[in-house]
Amino acid sequence: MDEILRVQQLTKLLDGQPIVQDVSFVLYKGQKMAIAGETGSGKSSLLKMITGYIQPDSGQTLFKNKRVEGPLEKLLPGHPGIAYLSQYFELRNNYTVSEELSYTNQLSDAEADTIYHICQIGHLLQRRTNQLSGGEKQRIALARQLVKKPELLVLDEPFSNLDSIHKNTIKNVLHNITARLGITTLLVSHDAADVLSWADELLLMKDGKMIQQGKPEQVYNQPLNLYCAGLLGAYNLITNHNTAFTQLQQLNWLTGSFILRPEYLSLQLKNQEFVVEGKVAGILFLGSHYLVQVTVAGETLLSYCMATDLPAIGSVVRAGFSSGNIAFISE
Ligand SMILES: Nc1ncnc2c1ncn2[C@@H]1O[C@H](COP(=O)(O)OP(=O)(O)OP(=O)(O)O)[C@@H](O)[C@H]1O
Repeated sequence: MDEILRVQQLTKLLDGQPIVQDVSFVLYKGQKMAIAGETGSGKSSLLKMITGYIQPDSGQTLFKNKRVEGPLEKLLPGHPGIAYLSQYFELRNNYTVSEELSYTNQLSDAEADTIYHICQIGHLLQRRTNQLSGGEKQRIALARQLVKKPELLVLDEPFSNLDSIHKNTIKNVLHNITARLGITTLLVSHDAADVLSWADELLLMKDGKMIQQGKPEQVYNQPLNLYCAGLLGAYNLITNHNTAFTQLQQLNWLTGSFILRPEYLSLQLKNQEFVVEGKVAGILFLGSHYLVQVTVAGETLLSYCMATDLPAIGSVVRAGFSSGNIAFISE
């Protein structure tokens, strides 16, 4: 695979304290990479350094083997070939969408039509920029970046403030940008759940540091610690001191803490290695499935259930799991 971006030990200080610290990774041509992390973990600052909008205090970014210059080194910040869409983009007022796009367009009519089709904005071209919904504005701002013919698209929180229908539309648009246009994409999101289905590589940040990198499935199933586990969804934490499991003699091999995702704690017992008995204390409706809270020896365990398998509140159930589905974590 061809390398397009190499981030090397990027660091940014604010009042002497690092807000981004020693971040390094490589992005390959055609990749869909997502960076997720809690609010304030340094994601936006990292993106701005990568795209040349803020000056790193140390480290550098190589785009196609050439160093990206910071705003202190050139008149107009930014880097040709990299299109950056900020979380706080603005469209110019009192222009039609078509006029707004023609301002940055470097494509033939046919190529531009393809972008409008992919971004699902063909029907909006004659509208004024103040006559658009948030989701429509988002897709137009994205098209405005794409008509610059970038090789790398960098997006800050493209899903924020969108309802689930518009989120899915944007996810489709982003998928097609890679599949049909071959543009490499790097995006950040505070909600990792939003990028699990889209990204082919996921990086997690905390306190300015990159703490885990891998395929979304791998990071979801084998999170490094509780922070990484929690960013990607609900979990049960099982420790030596967890009274729910002290009755399990087989768990003597347990030397550390591990997590078990609720979908792997099954109330439909089929060949699970470890089984405990408990009482259903609560049931939460989550749309496609339910979250069942099972009390075992004073501890609450979480299990996902489909509507067809739902136990009654107060009923006694047996909950089981297999060692292949647990993930040991560092504290
Ligand atoms: N211009 C600034 N002035 C003061 N503090 C800043 C500035 N920019 C960022 N920070 C601080 O740097 C840290 C990282 O901010 P950053 O916006 O990069 O995080 P983030 O992960 O993108 O957050 P969010 O998900 O809320 O956008 C935060 O503690 C923030 O308060």
